[in-house]
Amino acid sequence: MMITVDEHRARILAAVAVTPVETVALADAAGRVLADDVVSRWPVPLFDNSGMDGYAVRAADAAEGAVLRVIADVPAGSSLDPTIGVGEAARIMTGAPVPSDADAVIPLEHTDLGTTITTEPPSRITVTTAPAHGAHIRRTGGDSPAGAVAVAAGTVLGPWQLSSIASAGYTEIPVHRAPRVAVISTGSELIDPAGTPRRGEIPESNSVLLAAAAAAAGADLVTVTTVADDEAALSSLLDGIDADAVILSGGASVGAFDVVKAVLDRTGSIEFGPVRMQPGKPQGFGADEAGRLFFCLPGNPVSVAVSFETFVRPALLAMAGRTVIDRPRVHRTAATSWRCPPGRAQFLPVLLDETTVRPATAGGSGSHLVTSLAVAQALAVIPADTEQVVEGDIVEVMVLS
Ligand SMILES: Nc1nc2c(c(=O)[nH]1)N[C@H]1C(S)=C(S)[C@@H](COP(=O)(O)OP(=O)(O)OC[C@H]3O[C@@H](n4cnc5c(N)ncnc54)[C@H](O)[C@@H]3O)O[C@H]1N2
Ligand code: MOO
Repeated sequence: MMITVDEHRARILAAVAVTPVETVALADAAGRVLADDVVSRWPVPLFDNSGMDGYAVRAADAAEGAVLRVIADVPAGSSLDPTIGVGEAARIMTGAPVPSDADAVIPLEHTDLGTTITTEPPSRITVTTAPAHGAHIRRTGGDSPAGAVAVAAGTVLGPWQLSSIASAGYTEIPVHRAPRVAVISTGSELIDPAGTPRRGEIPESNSVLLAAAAAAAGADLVTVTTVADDEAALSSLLDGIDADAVILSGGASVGAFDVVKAVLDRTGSIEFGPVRMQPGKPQGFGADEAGRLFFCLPGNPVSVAVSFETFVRPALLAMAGRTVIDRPRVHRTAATSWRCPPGRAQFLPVLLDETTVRPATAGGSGSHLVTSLAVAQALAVIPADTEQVVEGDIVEVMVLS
């Protein structure tokens, strides 16, 4: 029985378990999902510090025209806390701790000496613009207090979040482990792309696509390999794989040599059956007794690309602890008309501009049209009950980058 794309996807997502937590260095944490709240070890900023290169003063002494004696120099990193008496100032650099006696910073530009800077501070300055009370002092905890959640559990860590975590006082953090993924292309017709194909042979491209796509989705690739249409060879290869997910391509349909189906059908919960989509109709999915998830994708290259986007990528992201698992979708006006397969949702490689969408190649959504992948920017997603897209129709598009 044909099931819908949504039904197959729901079955997959129901089987996904989030990976265990491991502690990693910040340098290795980009793209991972934070497993616990990161609580700041201190207030941010840590101490009252200057927001400008200038002079720390008592605001009451620093009226326009006042002459102040410069009695200290406080560069960033200095632990000095010079006493500032009446009529006195300390030269201070951006980020340096503001002396306890000061209640304002005058930027260099607001003094008679301007931004001309010397190694030694000047002995005196004349104020040309009076500072407001508290001017240019970045207060202790003004960004967040000690003990505040700097980055919440569940956050996908990018460069900005990692910098916040470092500021909160950590070099290592708990994150969900990257899903360990094996990619296996099956087919006796497959040869190394650099080889010379004999009649019937073709260059193997699916493992290249799947490995790059899985890595881009944050997976850790444990195996990327090709195996002939040989049940014993595939079985022994699978026996040796320690992975959270195994992505196979080819041999999923009804052909005489469809070894993936022959080896895996009804192993654990793995089931094969057609899904109402084009390309990508023959699909197999399930878990074996060891808990490994098997994605058995049809061998045609465009079917592999579409199946990965529709089923595998969301599953890998969910495994890694992500909650946003889908590509963004936009709507565009069809710039031309095209036919759709009856009774199957169509996933068509397309080109986009600001307002319109058109098929990436003249060939439409044929699952063997591998060159359409090279130019496609997105996949148009046309519902199963649509027989034809007519120029001017509004079309839903899954954006790939
Ligand atoms: N009688 C039927 N025949 C087919 C049906 C069907 O329902 N009844 N479904 C068709 C559909 S739809 C698809 S899709 C394919 C899927 O077949 P398989 O998953 O068994 O895939 P293969 O036959 O192994 O390969 C299909 C095609 O793709 C090429 N291929 C395979 N692996 C690679 C690779 N790693 N790199 C590059 N190209 C690859 C392979 O040479 C074939 O041309 O079945 C239809 N048939
Ligand atoms: O479903 Mo197949 O992937 O159309 O060629």
